[in-house]
Amino acid sequence: MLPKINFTETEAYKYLADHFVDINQKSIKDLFAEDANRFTKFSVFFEDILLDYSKNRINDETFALLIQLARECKLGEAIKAMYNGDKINETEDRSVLHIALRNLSNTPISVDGKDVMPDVNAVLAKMEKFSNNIISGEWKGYTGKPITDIVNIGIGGSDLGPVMVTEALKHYKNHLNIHFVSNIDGTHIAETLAGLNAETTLFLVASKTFTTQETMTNAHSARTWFLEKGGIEDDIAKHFAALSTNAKDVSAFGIDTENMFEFWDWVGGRYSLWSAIGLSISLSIGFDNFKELLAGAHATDNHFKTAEFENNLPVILGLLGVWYINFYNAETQVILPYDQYMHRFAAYFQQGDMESNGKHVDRNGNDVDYETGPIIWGEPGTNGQHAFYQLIHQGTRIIPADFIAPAQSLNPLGDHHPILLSNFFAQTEALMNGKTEEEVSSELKKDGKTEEEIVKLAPFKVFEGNRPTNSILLKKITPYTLGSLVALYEHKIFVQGVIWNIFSFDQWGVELGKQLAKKILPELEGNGKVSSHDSSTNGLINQYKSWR
Ligand SMILES: O=P(O)(O)OC[C@H]1O[C@H](O)[C@H](O)[C@@H](O)[C@@H]1O
Repeated sequence: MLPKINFTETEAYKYLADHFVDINQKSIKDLFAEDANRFTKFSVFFEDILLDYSKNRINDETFALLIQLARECKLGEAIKAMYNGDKINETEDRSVLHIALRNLSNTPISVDGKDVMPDVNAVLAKMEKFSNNIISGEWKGYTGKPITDIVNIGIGGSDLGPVMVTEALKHYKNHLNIHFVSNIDGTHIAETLAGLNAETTLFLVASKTFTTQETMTNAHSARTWFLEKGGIEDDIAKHFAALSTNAKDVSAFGIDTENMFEFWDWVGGRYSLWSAIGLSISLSIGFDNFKELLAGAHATDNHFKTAEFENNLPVILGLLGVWYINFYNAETQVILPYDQYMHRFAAYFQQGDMESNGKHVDRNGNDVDYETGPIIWGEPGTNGQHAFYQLIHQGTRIIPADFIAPAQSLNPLGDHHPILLSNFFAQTEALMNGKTEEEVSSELKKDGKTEEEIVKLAPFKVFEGNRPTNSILLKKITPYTLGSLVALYEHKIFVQGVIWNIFSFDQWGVELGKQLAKKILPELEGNGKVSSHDSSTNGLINQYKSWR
């Protein structure tokens, strides 16, 4: 079981609260001026990943106190509990073992006294065989043609992970075309199917529960399309596979359980890309590359489990987040990958982080009196620079930012990559140093402005600076390094959940809307006026009925 400690009652928290008042007098720029070793001190390597966290509002004392906070909150025990297979997802009475899915060391991991590794390995072997058969063209569709297009039908964790990874690793992809359908809006599946040939299309119905309304509706529409296009019931086995924990509903849908790739209730949806849910990844980049992804994540898992907190990347990132959220009242965390392939990375961790730590009740069942999960957002650089960076530089809010970039481009074209990275480095420098009134005035003077013009313009051109950033520099985006990076962010979420004393692995907050939608759906039938809700909901439903 997880320790249940209110972090605001720890010694470290009290010291941090006092220390906050002191350190807040200084800017990050001052802290650099005070300490020539700052970069060496506040940066850490993990294999081919460098985390530079020196451009933060911290000094030695802050860092030591944050580490003390982690110790007082018994983070070490919590990590052990997860790796041991303890049922740390207490509200669902489940273990949390995405680490087992990538446990390539194959050390036994038990749930209810049973080692899960043989089952994990069996599914991986099945995925390997299946991927090889599809990619090689050995697997034939109902008219004897090889598969050319894969359509993954899933939503949330059964969509975002595979989308993010197949995009991030597009450079490594083979000839198969991979499509993703998630939205219940008929447009999504209609637009996807429009260009496809049923004879050469394989559908992966990806759903942990196999009951999710969006996915099941889309899957039924795909089935109808397939049958309309000339396939018959008996051909479904060649064109539909299921990725699920629910064998009963998979066969009720008409998918041969031979074509079912299983996973287990100890895999959270938003942590499932490493499981059978990753089949679209394995099909897109080949099983060997998928295994590399797992290997990279496994390396991070070992790092998280064994590295001292002081050198432990997920611990450091997690604690820095707590520092800003709980002491500086930062409301959001922006993730800025300077890599076009990683364009869905922030969206992926929007679910990963916000669904995990968006909770206001602690592990004792009490309302918390502190902030928990931040709002996660972001877009790839440099696009963001020309859109929303204005607010990060000169807005009223503090927005901690993670900058991520590979040192080596997968498309080394002319000067593109040095230009891209010069922007990365410049932005973190600008956010830290800002621009003083003096600097602004002398620039304006050089531009030939009059004294009067300078006085008028200067306030708008000043940058306060002192805006915190983490820089994550990777040698290169490979399946391995991406796996490591994703696992790093996953464990960061875990660290914060432990400090905040919340349950990070349930998601009750998504249920209410689903329940109400089920109640409203039958009310949308017929033209009768609806009056069972508040006046706003009634008004909207009735207007919809009159306009449709
Ligand atoms: O994989 P499924 O069971 O279809 O679930 C898909 C998604 O929907 C749920 O509502 C949860 O919010 C997500 O955590 C989950 O990933």
